[in-house]
Amino acid sequence: MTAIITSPETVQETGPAAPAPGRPWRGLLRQPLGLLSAGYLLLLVVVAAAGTLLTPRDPEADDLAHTLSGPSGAHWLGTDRLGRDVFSRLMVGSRPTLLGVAEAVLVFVVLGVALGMVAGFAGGRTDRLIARLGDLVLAVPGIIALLMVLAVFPDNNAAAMIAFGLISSPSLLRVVRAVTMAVRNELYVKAARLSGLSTPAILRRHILPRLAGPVIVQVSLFAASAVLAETALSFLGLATPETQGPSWGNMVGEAASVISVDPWLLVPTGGMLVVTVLALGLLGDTVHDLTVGRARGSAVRPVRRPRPAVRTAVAVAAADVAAAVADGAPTEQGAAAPLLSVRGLTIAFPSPEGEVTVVRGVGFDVARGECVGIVGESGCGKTVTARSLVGLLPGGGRVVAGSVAFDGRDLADPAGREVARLRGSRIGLISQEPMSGLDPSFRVGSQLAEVVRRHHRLTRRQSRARALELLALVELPDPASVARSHPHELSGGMAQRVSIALALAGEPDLLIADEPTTALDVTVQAEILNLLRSLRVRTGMAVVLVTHDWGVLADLCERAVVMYAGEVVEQAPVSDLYHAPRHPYTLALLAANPHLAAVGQELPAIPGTVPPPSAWPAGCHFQPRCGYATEECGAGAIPLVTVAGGHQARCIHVDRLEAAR
Ligand SMILES: Nc1ncnc2c1ncn2[C@@H]1O[C@H](COP(=O)(O)OP(=O)(O)OP(=O)(O)O)[C@@H](O)[C@H]1O
Repeated sequence: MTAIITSPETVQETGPAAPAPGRPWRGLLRQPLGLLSAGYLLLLVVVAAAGTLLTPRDPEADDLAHTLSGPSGAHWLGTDRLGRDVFSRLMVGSRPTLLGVAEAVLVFVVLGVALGMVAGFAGGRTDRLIARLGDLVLAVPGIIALLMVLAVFPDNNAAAMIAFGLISSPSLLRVVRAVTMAVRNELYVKAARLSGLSTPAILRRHILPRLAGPVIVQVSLFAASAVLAETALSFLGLATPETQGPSWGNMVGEAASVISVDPWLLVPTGGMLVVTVLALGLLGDTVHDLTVGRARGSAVRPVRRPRPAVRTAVAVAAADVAAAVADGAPTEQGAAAPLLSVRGLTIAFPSPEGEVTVVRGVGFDVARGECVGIVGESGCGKTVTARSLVGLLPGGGRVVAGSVAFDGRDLADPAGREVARLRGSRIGLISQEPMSGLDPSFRVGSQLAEVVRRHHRLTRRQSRARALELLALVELPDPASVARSHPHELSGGMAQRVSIALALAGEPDLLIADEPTTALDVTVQAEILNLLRSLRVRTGMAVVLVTHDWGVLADLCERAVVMYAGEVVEQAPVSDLYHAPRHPYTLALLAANPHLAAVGQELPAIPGTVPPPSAWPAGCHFQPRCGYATEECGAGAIPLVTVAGGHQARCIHVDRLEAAR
């Protein structure tokens, strides 16, 4: 019976270390200095945009009777050497200054973010080329570059500030590149690729949001330096000369020229600059604190689980269906030709000593609707075999020989185009770490809807509805509430259900499940196994299940492939393996299986360990650990032979094993 166990209590949940989502701007409310800075900068923008609309006096009106008058009721910040109102001029002067800063920031952000993302995501030669170009630009002395630009475009503030943005952009590029590289290697990004999301969609959905914090920090720091650069150029009379109207730079220049007569004039003009630069710096600090705080705060966080579950009709139906599978009832398409046919699969990884073969000559079939388990000790090649089926070999691994035919298509073609087309749609993958496949920045519903939209040309509304259906299909008790949750708000079992829903979004014919219950506690394991079993029957999909747990194997699979040190050593219907193993390794694994041991019985561990691929013995790979081994076992390669209908073993002592039973 499928029992959905949830409780209304609040639990301590360990979430991903990545920045958790939420509304960072809410945090700003708790940071008075940051709030004040943001308010000041906003006010400045409004004042700059309003021009003379808000000024108390005409900023260009001379009053030669009141020059350099100092603060008064009529002129709050005093007057300049022509008797013009300093306060009004500062207000109007903010426009060219902020405009120049905006131009510089725009160029800085567009170049820095775009090139940084391309470099970080593409890697390799593209990355090296962009990084070198960035280094080259940074090596150019900024002031010389600006003087050259102003020599070509005299008095042109815009040209100078655009050039300033350009020569400063490599510093942002470096930050963006580093963040992109880190996020690119997150498992949820790999999972997004697996689920069929295109590169632009991954960049937009998963990378860009993670860049927001670092980019805002960099922009606020850069904007502060752009304010100073704009002011310095105007002060030197190289950009925004006084003839073009007041700017903070030319006002500072004017105040400096009369410093001996009226030192006060430098106070409001210089003060404005100091306050603005300070506000930008404080805002950057606040954003930094908020983003870092969110990353820390997400690690352990009390969350409330959704409301208590009710036993659904689906759960009951699942139990009925599970019983049908356990009885060996054929699935709808069970008698058809194999859906997946693997032959002579050989996989190698690069190493300093050359390529090392880690999986050799693996072959098995999976019928439509069938569940085939791959079992064996750690390091035998189960995961590598499973991942090669979806073209996701890690660390430069490649299929060096053999074929993988899926519904008549060759998935082992070196370009990997076919497998990329089918991945996420006709072939789904779920992994041991459910949390790692989910982007911490987005709500579950939106991640799911995005993948749905990718596979079925649906509108946003339709894909959201389908996402809820999928969450219901994986028997989450309150799909709407789960859809609204962020991944860190889910328990491990719920997260695994969500990742199964993601894998099901493309309605796959084949699901590759790589130890899907390893990271879960025992009761949740049972729930997920029940779910997988009922889903198989409801959807008719086949499953390749990687496991080292014989209990899981017996629970879910009809057939099993036993792997040892990169080779298939035995494959048979699960019940045959249990009752009549034909390879000493299978026998030893079963004997060491705690599920089959009597209480108090000492488990007979297999002596020794699985040899690494570089130290595979000649002949039978298991012979150094085998109680049946003879000299002949090391003489040459041992073939996999059929020992009974549908039962194959790679052992020359099959008869001795049979006699010993
Ligand atoms: N990225 C890699 N680079 C080099 N060798 C690798 C890499 N990944 C796996 N291997 C090697 O391939 C062999 C098979 O590893 P694999 O992860 O498939 O074993 P497994 O049976 O799935 O073990 P586990 O149950 O621990 O996941 C191992 O010897 C391992 O060292």
